Amino acid sequence: MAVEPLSQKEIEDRLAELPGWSVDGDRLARSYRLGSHFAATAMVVHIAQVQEKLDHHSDLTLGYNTVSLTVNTHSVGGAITELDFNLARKVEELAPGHGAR
Ligand SMILES: C[C@H](O)[C@H](O)[C@H]1CNC2=NC(N)=NC(=O)C2=N1
Repeated sequence: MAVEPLSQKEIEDRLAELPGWSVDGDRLARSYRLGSHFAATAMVVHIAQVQEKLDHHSDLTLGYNTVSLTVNTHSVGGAITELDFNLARKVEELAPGHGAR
């Protein structure tokens, strides 16, 4: 099935299940704070592994003790799709293991 842009309502319903995530312009976004720069770096590597597996990639920013992601789906002109929420859910699953808040 071809991936489709989600409606506003579909986005809001999905965001309700993902505390900490929001829409920033046309992108799904979240920032995490970690215990150290090294912990943040390890989380970036872990996210990169997930992204390669999903073949779906965020703009991923490493700060001193922060990791920030924004993502949309290029193949539908930069709209938010289920692929973006799939990535967000996977990142939420791995975040606690890195002590990310
Ligand atoms: C060829 C490859 O499958 C595509 O370029 C993938 C790779 N990663 C991607 N990532 C994101 N965020 N959107 C895409 O449309 C996308 N497409």
